Amino acid sequence: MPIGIQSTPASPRCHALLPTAGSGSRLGGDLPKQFQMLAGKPMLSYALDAFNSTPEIASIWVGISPAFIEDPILKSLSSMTKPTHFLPTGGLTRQETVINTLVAMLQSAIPENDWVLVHDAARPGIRPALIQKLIHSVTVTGEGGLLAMPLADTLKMVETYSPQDGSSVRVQKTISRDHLWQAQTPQMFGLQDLHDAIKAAMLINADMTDEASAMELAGSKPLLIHGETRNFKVTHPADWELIQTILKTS
Ligand SMILES: Nc1ccn([C@@H]2O[C@H](COP(=O)(O)OP(=O)(O)OP(=O)(O)O)[C@@H](O)[C@H]2O)c(=O)n1
Ligand SMILES: C[C@](O)(CO)[C@H](O)COP(=O)(O)O
Repeated sequence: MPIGIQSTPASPRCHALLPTAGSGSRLGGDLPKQFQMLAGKPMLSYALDAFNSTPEIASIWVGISPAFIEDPILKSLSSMTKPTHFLPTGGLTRQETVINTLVAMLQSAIPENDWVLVHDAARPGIRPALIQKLIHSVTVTGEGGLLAMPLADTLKMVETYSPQDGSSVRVQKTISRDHLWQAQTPQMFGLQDLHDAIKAAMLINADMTDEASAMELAGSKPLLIHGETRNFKVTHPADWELIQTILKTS
């Protein structure tokens, strides 16, 4: 390169990763919940459409169970204008789906310092403005982060736990809710950093129910960015009714 001319490294881009290989057993139904029709389209379409409509997102990667990769339902999803990859990277757990999909992204030559936003297909209430708020906060600081909500209810630790018989559940103690937030998604981290953190956490069988927990184990302190109530995870039948009403009226 001639003296005096310096190449400027391209700024890291943002990519969405949607783990979409769950079975939806708590919701029930003939199909996994992400493929069931919710207010006129499959639940997965809402998250896909939100990322597709977010200008900062360069590409979308969807981790599907191998059993569903040829399913016509995937072809029926709304047309995407961004590069969107449906991959048979679904695993037995959410974190397996995430790590398999991260590996596929790295193998596809996505630069290792690009950002990845991992978002549950089971959170159809996500909106482009909220995705942009997370991207803005994370890129300004250069640190990874996630959407989350401060807890509003009083928390009880129970001394007996018998889900079949609620009457036998008693309070052991009340836990202060100060400093307690509920994690939502998207969760946004550097691609290679997140890959390495999840691999390391898996090696020690760490209890890891989200991406941030893997990054915390690796020594990071992810930023918390205020999410929205409507971005809850659709888990039980009552959640389905609630999100259906919200989506029909917004
Ligand atoms: N092996 C798995 C398990 C979950 N997920 C995804 O992770 C997100 C959050 O999972 P959750 O809804 O809690 O799990 P499900 O397995 O779908 O539901 P359940 O636990 O009720 O069976 C969902 O987008 C789900 O598809 C995944 O990609 N791979
Ligand atoms: C990632 C997550 O949505 C953050 O709240 C949540 O932990 C996923 O829960 P799961 O039931 O373990 O899939």
